[in-house]
Amino acid sequence: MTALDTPLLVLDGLTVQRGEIPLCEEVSLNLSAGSICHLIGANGTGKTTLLMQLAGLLPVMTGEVVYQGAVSLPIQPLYVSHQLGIHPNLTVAQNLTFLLNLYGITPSVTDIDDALAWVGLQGFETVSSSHLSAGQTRRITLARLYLLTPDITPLWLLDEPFTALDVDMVVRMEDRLSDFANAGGSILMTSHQAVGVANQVLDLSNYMV
Ligand SMILES: Nc1ncnc2c1ncn2[C@@H]1O[C@H](COP(=O)(O)OP(=O)(O)OP(=O)(O)O)[C@@H](O)[C@H]1O
Repeated sequence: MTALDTPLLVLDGLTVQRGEIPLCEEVSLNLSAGSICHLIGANGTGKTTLLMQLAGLLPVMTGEVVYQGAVSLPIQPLYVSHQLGIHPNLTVAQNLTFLLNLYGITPSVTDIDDALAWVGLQGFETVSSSHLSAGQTRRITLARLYLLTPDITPLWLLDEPFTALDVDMVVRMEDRLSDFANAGGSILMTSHQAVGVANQVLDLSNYMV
């Protein structure tokens, strides 16, 4: 097996767990370069919990997470929470800059302009984030995807990235997810709507306790 064949992320016998309460058991998954995996399951199954465990925000008590061939957590993926993490006292450009700084990127003015234009927020750079609609606020959090490549963050964990987006923006997002996967990235994402670009599905309903 070559390095390229090594799965980016392997979950083996993982328990999805909130505190002492197991939600799903024996969850297994192989994500390789180019995988876009749609994480599905009814409300409350544990989808967000699993993403938070992989992001290192909740502990993994049982099972193994192998990332890039090594047993290691936290794995420092890109994690886009459905709780947006946008500071209302910062401008749109300041919030995006902060989100990129988290991944070691110091964006130029052109980077910020291009990323905001990609999500349709051109002209909003100096607007207070508290003045935006729900969909516009979500677009700030997604604008960072425009600048993040597999070299920087090979794994994207996206929790309901399409919520509150209009149809055009969903299409643009799907194109970006495809481009990222074609460039060698992997994505594990939740969505209560169909994800046309997904090439894998993990249904947590099959693992409920
Ligand atoms: N902050 C919390 N504190 C304690 N328990 C929680 C918390 N958030 C969720 N839970 C519990 O964990 C379980 C899994 O929640 P989680 O958010 O992972 O589900 P989900 O599959 O993402 O649901 P949804 O589709 O509604 O977003 C829920 O049944 C809920 O009772």
